[in-house]
Amino acid sequence: MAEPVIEAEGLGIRFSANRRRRRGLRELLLGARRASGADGVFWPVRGVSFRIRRGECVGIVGKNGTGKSTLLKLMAGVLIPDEGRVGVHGRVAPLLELRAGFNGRLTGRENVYLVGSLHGMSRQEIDERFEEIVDFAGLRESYIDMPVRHYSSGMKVRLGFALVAQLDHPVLLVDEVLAVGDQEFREKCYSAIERMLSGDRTMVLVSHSEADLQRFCTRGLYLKDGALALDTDIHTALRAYREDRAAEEQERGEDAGAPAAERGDGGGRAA
Ligand SMILES: Nc1ncnc2c1ncn2[C@@H]1O[C@H](COP(=O)(O)OP(=O)(O)OP(=O)(O)O)[C@@H](O)[C@H]1O
Repeated sequence: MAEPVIEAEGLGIRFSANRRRRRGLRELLLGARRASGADGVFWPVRGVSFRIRRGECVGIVGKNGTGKSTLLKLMAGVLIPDEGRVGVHGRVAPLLELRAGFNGRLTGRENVYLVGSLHGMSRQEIDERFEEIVDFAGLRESYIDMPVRHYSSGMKVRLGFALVAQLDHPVLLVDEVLAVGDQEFREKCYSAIERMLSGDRTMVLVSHSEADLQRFCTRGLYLKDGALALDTDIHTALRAYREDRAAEEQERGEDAGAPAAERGDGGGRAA
C-alpha cells in the first residue's frame, strides 16, 4: 500500500470571532450562527484525524462556514494548529487564495519571479516557463510589465493559477479555484489539473461543485461543524451531505410553518 502523504491527528484550531475586523456580509452572517464562547472563541476545526496516501484525490464536502478552507490551510501550513498535528510529506502546490500572494506594487513579471522562487522554482525554470505562464493566464503583453494593483481580480487569479500549475510538487491543495474565470479559462484549469494528476500526485480539493468533486476525487471527507462526520468514497460523502441539507431545509420549513406559540419564540398572546 502507498505510504501516507498527509496525516492529521486530533487536528484543531481556534479562532476569535472578533479577530477579523473586515468580514464580508456573508461571513458575518455565517459567523453569527456559529457557536462560540462568551469570549468569542470558537473551533472551526477540531478533533480531525485522517491519512491520505500517495496518488489519492480527496474531496472535502460540507456546507458554508464548516471549516473546509481552514482545514486546507492547516494542511498547507498557512495556519498553525492549536491542537493535534498535521504532517505533509513532500512539497505543496497550493491553489488557494491565488490573488493573495502577489505584491500590488510589483509588476506581473516581477511577481512571477518572486512568487515562483518562493515556491522553490529556480530562475532558470521560471525563464523557461515564463511565456507559457503568461500565455495560460491570457494576459495581454502590455499588462505583464504593469504593477499588479492595476490588474482585475480575475487577471490576478489567472496569473496565480498559471504559475502554480507549473509547479512539479507532489501535493496539490485546491480551494474552489475551479469556479473562477470564464468557461474557456475553466476548461484550461481542468486540463491543467488533469495533467498535474497524471503523475501520481496527491490532491485535496475543496469545492461546492458536485461535478468537480466527482470528476477528480475518489474519496470524500464530509465536514460537519468542524468535525469529520464521514471519511468514505466521494459518492457516499456527497449523498450524506445532500441528505443532511434536505433534512435541514425540511426542518426549517416546518419551523416556519408552525404556529408561533409552538415554536416557543414568545410570539403568543400575553395573558
Ligand atoms: N481568520 C479568521 N478569523 C476568524 N474567523 C475565521 C477566520 N477564517 C475563517 N473564519 C471563520 O471560521 C469558520 C470556518 O471558515 P472556513 O472558511 O474554513 O469555512 P468553509 O467551510 O471553507 O466555508 P465556505 O464553504 O463558505 O468557503 C467560518 O465561520 C469563518 O467565518
